[in-house]
Amino acid sequence: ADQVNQSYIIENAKTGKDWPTHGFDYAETRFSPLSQISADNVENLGLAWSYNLGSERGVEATPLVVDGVMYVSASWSIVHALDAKTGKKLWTYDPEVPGEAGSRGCCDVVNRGVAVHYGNVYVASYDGRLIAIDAKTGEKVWETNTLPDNGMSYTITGAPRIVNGNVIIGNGGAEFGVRGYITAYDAKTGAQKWRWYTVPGNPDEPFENEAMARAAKTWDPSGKYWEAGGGGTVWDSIVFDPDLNLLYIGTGNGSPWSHKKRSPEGGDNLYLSSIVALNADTGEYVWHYQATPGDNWDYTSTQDMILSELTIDGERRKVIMQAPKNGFFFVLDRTNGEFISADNYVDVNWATGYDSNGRPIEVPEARSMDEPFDIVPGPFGGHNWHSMSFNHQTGLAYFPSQHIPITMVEDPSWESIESNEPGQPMSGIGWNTAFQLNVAPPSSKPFGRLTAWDPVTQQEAWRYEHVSPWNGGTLTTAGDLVFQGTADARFMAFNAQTGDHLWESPMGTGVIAAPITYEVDGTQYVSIAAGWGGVFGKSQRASDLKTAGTVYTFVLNGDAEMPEFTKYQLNSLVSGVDYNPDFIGEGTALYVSNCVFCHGVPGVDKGGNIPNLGYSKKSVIENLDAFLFHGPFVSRGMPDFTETLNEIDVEKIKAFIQGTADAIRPKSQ
Ligand SMILES: O=C(O)c1cc(C(=O)O)c2c(n1)C(=O)C(=O)c1cc(C(=O)O)[nH]c1-2
Ligand SMILES: [Ca+2]
Repeated sequence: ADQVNQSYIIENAKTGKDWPTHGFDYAETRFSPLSQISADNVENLGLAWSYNLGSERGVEATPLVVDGVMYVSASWSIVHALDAKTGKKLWTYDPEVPGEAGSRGCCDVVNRGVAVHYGNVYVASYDGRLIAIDAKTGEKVWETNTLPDNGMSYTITGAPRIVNGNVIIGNGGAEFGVRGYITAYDAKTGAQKWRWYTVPGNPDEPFENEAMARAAKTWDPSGKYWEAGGGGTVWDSIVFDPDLNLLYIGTGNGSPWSHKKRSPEGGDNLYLSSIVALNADTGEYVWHYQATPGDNWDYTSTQDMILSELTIDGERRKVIMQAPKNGFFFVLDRTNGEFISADNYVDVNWATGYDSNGRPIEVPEARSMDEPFDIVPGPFGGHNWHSMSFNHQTGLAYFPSQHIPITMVEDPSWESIESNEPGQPMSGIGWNTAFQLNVAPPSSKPFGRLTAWDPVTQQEAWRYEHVSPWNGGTLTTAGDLVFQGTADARFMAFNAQTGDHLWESPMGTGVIAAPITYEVDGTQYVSIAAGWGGVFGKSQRASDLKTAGTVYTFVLNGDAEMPEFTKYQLNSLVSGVDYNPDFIGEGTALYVSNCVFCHGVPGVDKGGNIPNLGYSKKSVIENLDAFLFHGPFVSRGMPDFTETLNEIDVEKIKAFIQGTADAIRPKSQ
């Protein structure tokens, strides 16, 4: 890895031998020119080796491969270096993220991968540290804390990128009242070079720069937006254009989600849900495009961005493409941020389209503060972080699209930003869901599909319907192939032009990460890091398999044996716990604000990586206090409720769990 630098990454894009950066090349196309494995012979693909990552939570990493060595991260930000030909372990590096940090993030203790530069491997840990590791030995070279010392719930799940000798990293936490920013650190020393905030701070203090002063005019100060952080976290996509020396960042949702609670008098709330172009050396603002003005639904624009050149109306344009959560596919001119086109890639009900200035034409009901609204796409997004690829040979972008129904209802108990203690993580997001308030459940239907999208015509070229939402990211190759793992534990290959399903292999769990391909000693390999999880996988699943996180690597005519797969054990509904039926109402509210996000709805959801309490053993529910107060799972990411719940609260939660199980148990049981 000693020789990996900017020109190495640019040269490698021509051969495809290595996979040296998150999205394969600087344009983040995830298109490999390798063609030894092709639509004609992919049916002969077999396992070359597998490697047990030893993790039980979500695996979201795109592995990197340089000179026959693979660097891949698993949950809890643990990095593994493997021989890419044999799967033999070279070293592992564990940043020892404290278990308590697990409950500081919204969406599982995941990590989307590492960066490699001049002999170092860089990982950002869940608890907010950026760490340089010696690529040969796995020893730490330097470490720096990227978080402010204000106790706010920042976490890092994204992969760092290396740009002009700096390591670039953002963070997450917009569900907890943080102010988003992105920082550049010297790759050699870890010294901070620049930091750019995505949303304005307190207007009584000087703004950091002109861009913040302009942004502040789009926020209503009567909402005291800065006390709830504002949000706009850069928790995933960061792309660099070496020719224009621009760094493109995707920004996240508002904090709190509810627009009226942040900005009672309205306003676009820059730079939420936007693509922002920064000067790559200084971090100065250059241009922005806001896909969802006044975000109200967790419509992040943090999804993958891909750079390419497209011929549009007879003109060759340098474009940036993105399919953010809000359901529309965007094509922009990346030299200046000019809006070229947008069309919906899934059904949407919050807007009917975009006008020629690139503003959404909204449906007013979507912002109702009185009526519940079954928002489509839901807050999980029409497309989430799962990686998109773009094949210039077919002219198509490939990404997992989906719908996960959620009806949103105003949260009347979330009165004002002032009611949140300053400096404390925000409690709640300003909305409830239908389940929480006993209103009609959403009528929209869930789905998950692989979408092949033509960005020039803004039309779907083909689709493949999966059995569930929350499928893996994609890889496309010059062999006319698209590879994707699925929620129901398969790894599949499709014809890139037609969408014909050509090959598949079973996996030991549902897959959410994206595959890669590389070449060692003249042989092409395809690799995928499988491990069910992420925000949807915490409480739900589409497969009965729960094998530990595993890297599977395939080769033509490979005949290695699959590791043994393990299954979830689903007990029967809990029964016989004594409870006071008068407690069920208050127990519902307590369960909803403290438990539902990870454990799901008792007896309704099956449980994902985190057990559904409706299927617990009787003794577990009877002794719930032992799990809630200084419990055994704090070291595995479960919050300690000692400060937030009392003994009576626990009795109420028990009543809700047992009461719900009793209510849904079939009469015969
Ligand atoms: O607003 C944020 O700061 C933030 C952070 C993250 C994250 O860091 O993983 C996610 C989200 N939001 C989010 O909205 C979301 O749907 C999501 C899914 C996942 C995941 O890894 O499965 N992370 C996140
Ligand atoms: Ca979010």
